[in-house]
Amino acid sequence: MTKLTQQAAWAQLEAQTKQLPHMRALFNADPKRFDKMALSACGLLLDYSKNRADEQTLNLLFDLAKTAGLSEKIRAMFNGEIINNTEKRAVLHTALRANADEVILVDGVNIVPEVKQTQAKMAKFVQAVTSGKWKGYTGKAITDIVSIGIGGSFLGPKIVTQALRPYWNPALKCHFVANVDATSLCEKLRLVDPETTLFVMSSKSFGTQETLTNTLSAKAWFLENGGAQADIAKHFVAVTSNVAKATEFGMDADNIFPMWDWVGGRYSLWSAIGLPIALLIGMDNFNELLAGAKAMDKHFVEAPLESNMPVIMGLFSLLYGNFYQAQSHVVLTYDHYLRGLPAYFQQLDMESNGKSVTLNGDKVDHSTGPVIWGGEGTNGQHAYHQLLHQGTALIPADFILPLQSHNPLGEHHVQLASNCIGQTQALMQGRTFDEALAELEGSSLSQDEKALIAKHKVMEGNKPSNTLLMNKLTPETLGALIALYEHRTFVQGALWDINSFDQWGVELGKTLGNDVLARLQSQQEATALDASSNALINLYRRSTI
Ligand SMILES: O=P(O)(O)OC[C@H]1O[C@H](O)[C@H](O)[C@@H](O)[C@@H]1O
Repeated sequence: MTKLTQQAAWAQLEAQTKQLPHMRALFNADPKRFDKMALSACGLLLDYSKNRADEQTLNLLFDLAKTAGLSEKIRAMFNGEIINNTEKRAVLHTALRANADEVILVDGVNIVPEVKQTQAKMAKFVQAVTSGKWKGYTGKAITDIVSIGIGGSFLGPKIVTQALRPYWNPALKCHFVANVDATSLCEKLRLVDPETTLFVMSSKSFGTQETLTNTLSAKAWFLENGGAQADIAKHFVAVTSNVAKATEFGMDADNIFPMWDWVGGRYSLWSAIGLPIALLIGMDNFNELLAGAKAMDKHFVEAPLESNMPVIMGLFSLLYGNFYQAQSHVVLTYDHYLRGLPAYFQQLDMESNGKSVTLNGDKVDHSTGPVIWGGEGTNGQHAYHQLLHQGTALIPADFILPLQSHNPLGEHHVQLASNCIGQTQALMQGRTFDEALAELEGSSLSQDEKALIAKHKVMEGNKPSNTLLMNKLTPETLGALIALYEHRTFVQGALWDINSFDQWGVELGKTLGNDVLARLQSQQEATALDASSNALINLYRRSTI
């Protein structure tokens, strides 16, 4: 297959992007631009008209996708082909959202029945805990969940639970512990009572240092505060693909919820890793979350590239990274419940597409995944939006806004919406020197002063953004939204021909961390490493600078 950068569409895009008019002009020239560049699917509306693109740009991007075999690559993922070539694994988080009658084969075995069995086990467990049938060691019902996990075994459940706060069972609270810093665990343990607390330990590998250490300390706390060894099974459950290791660790076999190596950590909230979500919002709502994601899967597989939401979003991100040297992408959620989503998309995208060799190991000759960051609107408008408007870097933005609030109160929501839409408008149109000068008309400043201030007020505009609307934030719309970003990440990785599903950089950090741990705990001075690492280790060993 021809390299991406050697495709005809690549060279044409390079030329075309240089002569594309300012977005203001594009809007002025075509009053129907929104109608042509907005799309609805799965309860979401994507307005992509405020992007640096005309019809020709879009056609070239779709050409690029076709020549890169995007549709075939999408099918390969859904069919369970071994697309994670370095770990020799299928990539089937989509199977977690499958209908019971679907057949998805891994090594010749249909995996859907296993998925459904685990969901049935989750449903039974959720019912037992939330009905009060599941009792702690003194006969009381569970009131608090402490979820212990890190990376993909943490952020998905945390962010989704936070986003779906209006759907919580009022009798339950959930606390998330990820960091190996004991402060994280200790602060949470101060809030809970061992008699009524259930620990959910989530680790796909059952080998992650932070999670094992936190679980051992939680277990010790439980035993020191009234619980006995025989009570452990009433208070500790595990989610893992390494059932043998969990059993060896002392987890009761009935309390282990399986997952599989064909689910990547950062794609795993749909599996039993989502148990804390299901406990808080109930299994029916958890199923709605899956249904929303399933609807987006169907759209991604079936819609033509030209009206395919994840494809369009992925292509725009590629456009800005590869043709406008954009190095970051900001996600701005205009909903307090969605305040954690930028961090979730950051993990999803940066761990997936932070790669620099193609599938066959060649160094890429173009940029790959950008830095993903963001926060909740309107807060950022009073801080970092300054750089979006007037900084030198081009930072494409996604604005996410539910049209109805879960907390309608006076004019709050209409003000929130006005800020969201106003920001997209300001980024797109900017402010010319003449407009800035006209705004200063009538002030007491001299002409020279006016001209100076006007120069500082100029905003180039032409800053791209997508706006995503939904009627209301529900489990279903959230499921569709998260699956949209999963597939958007896939589209970029597929076009760049990189493996979006391994994470060797993260693995190296783990290995070196273990080596340093041994040196920190050693009686001997560290001398074998570089001068900086030796010195830092020795200072830590002495416990003083
Ligand atoms: O679920 P675990 O096996 O404990 O792994 C937790 C996390 O560990 C690593 O850092 C991986 O890079 C993540 O993708 C993973 O989610």
